[in-house]
Amino acid sequence: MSTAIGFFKRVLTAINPPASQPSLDSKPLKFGILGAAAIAPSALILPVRSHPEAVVYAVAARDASRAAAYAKKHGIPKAYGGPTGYQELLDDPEIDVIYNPLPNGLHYEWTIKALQAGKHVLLEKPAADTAEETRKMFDLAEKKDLVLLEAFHYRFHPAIQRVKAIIDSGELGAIKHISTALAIPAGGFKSGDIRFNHSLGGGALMDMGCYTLNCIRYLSSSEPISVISAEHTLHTSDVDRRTISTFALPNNATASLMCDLGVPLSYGIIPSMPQIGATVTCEGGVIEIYNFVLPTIYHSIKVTTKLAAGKGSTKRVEKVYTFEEGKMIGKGEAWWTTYRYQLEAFVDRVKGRTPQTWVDRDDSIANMHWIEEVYAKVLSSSYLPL
Ligand SMILES: NC(=O)C1=CN([C@@H]2O[C@H](COP(=O)(O)OP(=O)(O)OC[C@H]3O[C@@H](n4cnc5c(N)ncnc54)[C@H](OP(=O)(O)O)[C@@H]3O)[C@@H](O)[C@H]2O)C=CC1
Ligand SMILES: O=C1OC[C@@H](O)[C@H](O)[C@H]1O
Repeated sequence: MSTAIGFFKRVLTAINPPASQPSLDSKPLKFGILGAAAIAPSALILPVRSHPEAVVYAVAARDASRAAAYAKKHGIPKAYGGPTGYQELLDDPEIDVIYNPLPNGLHYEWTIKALQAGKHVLLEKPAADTAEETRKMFDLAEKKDLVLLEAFHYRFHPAIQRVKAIIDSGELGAIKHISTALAIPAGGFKSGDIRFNHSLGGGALMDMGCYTLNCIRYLSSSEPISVISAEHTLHTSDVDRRTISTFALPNNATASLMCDLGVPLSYGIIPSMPQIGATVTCEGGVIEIYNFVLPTIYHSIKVTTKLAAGKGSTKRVEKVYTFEEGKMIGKGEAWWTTYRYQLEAFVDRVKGRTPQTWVDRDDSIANMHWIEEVYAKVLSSSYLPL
């Protein structure tokens, strides 16, 4: 559905989804949220409304009145607050799943505590500060037979899956280069934002670069061989506002990423257009997706296929809001956001069903590994021998 009416219908339903009746056959999972986080309404609270097997049961915040106000605003029955609020949430026997949208630097500590308390965890991206921390979290989840998922929500949407299916079909031939970008104009985040705080795991590569890197690894179905180059534009001496990096991929292919938490305004007044795309150049053509991160609002998939020498090329544009539109199999509605698709998969997994897609432990560990490698490359490139 790609018309203007389709756009309004999709977006309005996405922000005001129809409420589902709780399932009578399967006990709904009770979610608890760690922190009165800005992202939780989009990533969990709204998606839960239309899922018959999920409810948001409790929230915890460091400040009791903040927890209570957040709970009231979002219709959450229980609020935990104060210095012991997070642990009280984890200890609540009613709760099945913890959603962890704390600042990146706290992901590891509180995911380990949640798993120790016997809860499944839906963990915000990036998984942790390091690959080693990520490995430890997944080891514990496996040991305790609990579900742990790094919330790379875009992977659950049919749009990016369609892009991968076209690449994998061989229609465009072998991949030569993948470029991914996520950049927003200056002013999107205030200077006190968690993203600009090194001790909380901030930085453009951690926040946005984790998607661009994940997208390269996903679309290429491979791990990079090496980081060829990496460069930061710093926000402060220990936080990258922007990172660009290039990679060697198997089969002589290459990749590049760019992420930026605040592209400066041109002439001090003109904001840049957000960059939220991926382009895959193959031997026989090019596939470009615009807006792989929030495709429900709008996205386009442009496929250009080279014809025989001297005969030009053919072009087509696809919009894939449902698996059906993408000639794939899976549940969903055009208005389902990436987060709603993700919730479907998460609940399926906890309930012992096979999810349509999954982001597994090796994927999360490898993504953190390459984030670390990019940071290391910047450090080693800045070394100037005397
Ligand atoms: N999937 C997605 O699309 C998105 C994911 N994210 C991810 O979600 C996470 C949270 O992002 P966002 O919601 O924007 O973050 P917020 O700035 O809203 O912070 C989240 C919570 O962190 C808690 N917190 C705990 N300790 C600290 C501290 N020392 N300083 C500041 N906050 C603290 C606060 O909890 P309290 O209420 O207890 O004070 C706050 O509510 C990040 O990991 C981010 O990468 C973010 C945006 C989009
Ligand atoms: O989806 C997103 O877009 C904006 C980012 O800063 C955020 O953390 C990310 O998850």
